[in-house]
Amino acid sequence: MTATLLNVENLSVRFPVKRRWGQSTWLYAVDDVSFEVKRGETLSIVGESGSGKTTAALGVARLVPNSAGHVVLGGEDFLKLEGEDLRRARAKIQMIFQDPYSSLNPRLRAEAIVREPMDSIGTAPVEDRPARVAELFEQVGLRPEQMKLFPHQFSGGQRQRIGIARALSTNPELIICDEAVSALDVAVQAQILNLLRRLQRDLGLTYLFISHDLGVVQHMSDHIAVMYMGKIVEYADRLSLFNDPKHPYTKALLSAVPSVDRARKVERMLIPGDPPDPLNPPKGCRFASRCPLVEDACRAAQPPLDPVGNDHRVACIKAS
Ligand SMILES: Nc1ncnc2c1ncn2[C@@H]1O[C@H](COP(=O)(O)OP(=O)(O)OP(=O)(O)O)[C@@H](O)[C@H]1O
Repeated sequence: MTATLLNVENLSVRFPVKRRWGQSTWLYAVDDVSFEVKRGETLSIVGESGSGKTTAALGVARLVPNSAGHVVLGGEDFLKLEGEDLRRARAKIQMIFQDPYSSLNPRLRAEAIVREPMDSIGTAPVEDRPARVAELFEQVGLRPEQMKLFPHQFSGGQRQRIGIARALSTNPELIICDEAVSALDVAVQAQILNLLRRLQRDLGLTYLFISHDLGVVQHMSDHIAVMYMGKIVEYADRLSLFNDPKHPYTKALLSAVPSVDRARKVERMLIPGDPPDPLNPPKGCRFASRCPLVEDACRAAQPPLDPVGNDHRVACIKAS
């Protein structure tokens, strides 16, 4: 059995928000979420816009304040580390961002962008860093002479390759890909996804893959967590999730993907209405107001994420 690399337990992330009349309150973008990622595998987090995917990723990478819970990587709780221990642990978790246009410093040459995490975290002796940068360029399919260029001299796909080389520079164990191909056109998406898979195989990387695109997720994942309003509503291995979804929200999400539709011959379901106000979430199931199967008990209490099979958990009292 594959060992767990990342164990996220009861992670919550909240943002302070101003209400009318100057009062402030908290918005729980991620609310008591737990999941694990096995070494060498990809866990994807999917869900509609605003479900909390990016905030969960930033919480795991410790890039947002006001997080609570545990992010245990290789036995250490990343959220509890300080000082030198934190700096050392930062090398193990790197992130690739959505927008290859805004995530690279336009004033730095590509080689400096790729080298920067090594300099700030202190991985690799100083004299070895230029050779390491050259090696990383080759690994991501860029030419050595491109090291001297600035970000605006690259295409979107090439920029994302620089972002990947930068993320690899500290020899991380976990890479968080936040909508890493969403800003690219379809042909370039496929190239970058293939590169990510090859690097995973060659370097034994573990990915936490954030995406709203189920076609991409189907291609990349070993396991999938479905988020709705800050909660995980279903977690399963890829085949179970796509072939035997249990949560009404997952079923609706899958039916909205044309390619998945064709394969599974399901009728397209529309999700009626909008999600509830995130500042005032309902007491019971958060999907209740939009669910075709809702009954009184759904509104009374939040359903726990219970096992429904091997490696398959669902938070729904009506799940079948
Ligand atoms: N800095 C912030 N301040 C206040 N609220 C925020 C902040 N960032 C996110 N939120 C809120 O947190 C919730 C989750 O947002 P998040 O961006 O994590 O969702 P998402 O699933 O990644 O959506 P998208 O795909 O659109 O990025 C949303 O209600 C959003 O409005």
